Amino acid sequence: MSGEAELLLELKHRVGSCIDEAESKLHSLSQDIWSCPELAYEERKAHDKLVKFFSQEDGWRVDSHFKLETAFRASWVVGGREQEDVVNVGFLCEYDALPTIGHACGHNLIAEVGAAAALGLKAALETTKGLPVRVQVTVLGTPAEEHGGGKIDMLREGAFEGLDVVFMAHPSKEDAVYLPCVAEHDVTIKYQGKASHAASYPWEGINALDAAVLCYNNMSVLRQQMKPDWRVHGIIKHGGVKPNIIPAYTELEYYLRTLSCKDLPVLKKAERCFRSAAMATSCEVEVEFARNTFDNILRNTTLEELYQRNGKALGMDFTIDEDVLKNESGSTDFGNVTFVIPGIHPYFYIGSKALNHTEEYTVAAGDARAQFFTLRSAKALAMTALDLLLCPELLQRVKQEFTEAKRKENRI
Ligand SMILES: NCCCC[C@H](NC(=O)CCN)C(=O)O
Repeated sequence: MSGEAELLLELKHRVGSCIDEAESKLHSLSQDIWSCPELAYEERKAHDKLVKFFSQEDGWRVDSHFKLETAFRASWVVGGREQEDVVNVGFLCEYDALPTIGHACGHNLIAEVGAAAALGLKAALETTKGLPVRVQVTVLGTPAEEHGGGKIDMLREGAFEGLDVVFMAHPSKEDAVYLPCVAEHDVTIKYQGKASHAASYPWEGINALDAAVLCYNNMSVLRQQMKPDWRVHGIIKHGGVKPNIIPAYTELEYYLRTLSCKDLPVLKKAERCFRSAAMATSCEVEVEFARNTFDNILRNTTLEELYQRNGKALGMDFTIDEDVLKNESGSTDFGNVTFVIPGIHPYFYIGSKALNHTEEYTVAAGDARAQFFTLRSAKALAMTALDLLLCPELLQRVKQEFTEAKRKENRI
């Protein structure tokens, strides 16, 4: 084995042992976040926990409330000479929860993975003499993945500037280096009608619930004309207050998803469904498109292969089930990040076959059994970062692939 290969192996061991040593404080971090679920943009306690966590670690510069109230940044620099360009490696922490069912997507574990990987990488790098490059390890706390898209806000604010590569990992029911993450746009539809006694003077009323029901049915009819990989799904958030009051106000929320943003003109068709329901019922309608559009994930197979190799060495069992690998796994604001900086968003098993966004998954995300798998994923991410830092040609390859993929998507 060459000297370089030996050093890399030794540093990977150091990543593993540092993360194992920090096991108990990392577990407390994700438990604290899990036991106090907070919604998008309101993750104040999680923000404070993570800021305190990094402030108590040696050497990190911590910026609380970084660009968004509940976002943060922690960074640490090592090696090379002051004036040299820095290779800046980012790990992302998510920590928002879902309404009523808490951490049913396991974002408490995403926060733990980001923190653990950053600690592991730092521990390995600080023992290394003569690093070929100056390195910055950056942790970004990115709020509001489940609603709104905090990473998109942060990209707009320049929070990702200077990063060369970004890593995060998402809990799931299996290990997978990539699952199709699609583009998404959200819409809120509000119908205004007129209340009246539903039995005494129904002719005086304008029924906003009828508009909502027609809207829902129009969208179901539209589904027949959609491509098989498109997804539209909605809920009625307000449907009236009492059967004997003709509903004066109703509200729906729809998520519209397509493989990439190119197909999002489905929005125009959907808008006709929303507006025609208002016309048929004489209601007023307001159609509010969300501020942010979630992009699909731009893949980087160089990063994926490195992560997979490290994951396998740690005992991960990556799924080969084609149904799983081809099936959509929803959307993420990390997609937008991958069009600006090369990155990966692998999925990791947490010791349960429960499905994300269910109460069973909330239980699994808070279970101590998830810890081994969560820390294993963090190790694989930090080891992948080490591969790039010790072999600058690999980082070059990652960047080249990124540029080519963007060109193919006409995004340059
Ligand atoms: N509509 C706001 C975004 C919802 C994002 C959510 N994300 C996940 O489930 C993470 C796994 N990709 C979703 O896809 O519904």
